[in-house]
Amino acid sequence: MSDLAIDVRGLSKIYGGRAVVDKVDLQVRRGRICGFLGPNGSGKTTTIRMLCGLLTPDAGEGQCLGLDIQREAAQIKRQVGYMTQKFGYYEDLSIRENLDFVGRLFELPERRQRVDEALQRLGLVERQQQLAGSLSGGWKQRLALAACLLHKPQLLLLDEPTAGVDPKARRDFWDEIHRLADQGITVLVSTHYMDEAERCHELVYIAYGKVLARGTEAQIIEQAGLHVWSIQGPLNGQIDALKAAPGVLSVAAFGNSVHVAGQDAALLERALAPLRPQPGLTITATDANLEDVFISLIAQAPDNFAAKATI
Ligand SMILES: Nc1ncnc2c1ncn2[C@@H]1O[C@H](COP(=O)(O)OP(=O)(O)OP(=O)(O)O)[C@@H](O)[C@H]1O
Repeated sequence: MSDLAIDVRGLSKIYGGRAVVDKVDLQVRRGRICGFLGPNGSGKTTTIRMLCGLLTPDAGEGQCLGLDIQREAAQIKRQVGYMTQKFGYYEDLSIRENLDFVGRLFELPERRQRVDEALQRLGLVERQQQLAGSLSGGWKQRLALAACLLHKPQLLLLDEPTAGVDPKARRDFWDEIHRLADQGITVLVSTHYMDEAERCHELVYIAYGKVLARGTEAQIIEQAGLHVWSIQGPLNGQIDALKAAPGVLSVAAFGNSVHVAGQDAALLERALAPLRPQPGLTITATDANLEDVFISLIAQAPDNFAAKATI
């Protein structure tokens, strides 16, 4: 059996003549947590839906859990756990009834026992009779995770599972994800949160349908080759000029400071030169973080909106 839970090459999907997923290669080893990042509309959901057998790729080949993504989509669907971006359970059924319904869909043996285990695992026992529609975001998310674990999948595909969930619930969720990975379950999880990206073993960054970076957090930061300056003090009205300056790839506020990043040290210096003599400003070199890198990558990526697909 392959060491890779996900192993696909050249995965593509075309809508309206435009490649919204464009020759994506993705490999994730079993038991790893891979963060899937990228701006809105970059193709994360479409990729995930092709991986779990819900959408047929227009091009590409490979396997999920050793099953062929083109020919064995039906088996893949039964073996992966897919958590959709939008809450997809019946609001007028209780937590237990929803889980029981999912158990029936999967034709699970010992359904009652599986539901009991899932309730226990996700801390839902006390709320099992509560209607799903009356749950807060964090509890809905737990129900959704419990439901996609019910059939004991070896691969979890989680699409922005923590969107709109409070920090404590997000932390609990990530603790659970790590417990699952420790048991050998592979997780591909899309997120817009940088703190969640830092909790992943490896990351893939996609924009306009193309993978722009992959690796561990440290590798991605190193590959980007960014120089970053941190500016503290009043920058009244000068942010736009900085953003427009040649060589500046990213300008982003972090607490009381503003990070200015670029790959060309000389051009960056030229952009910062007018600020250096200004009183009240402190400008210091700093290390790049993931957000600096991602904003810089998107600044350099060509928009595919007008482009017609060439597959
Ligand atoms: N069924 C469809 N028909 C036409 N275009 C689609 C369809 N589904 C997705 N798209 C387009 O494909 C692109 C990628 O969408 P997708 O939902 O995969 O992005 P995403 O990275 O998941 O975005 P977000 O972070 O906002 O969830 C978008 O431009 C979207 O409008």
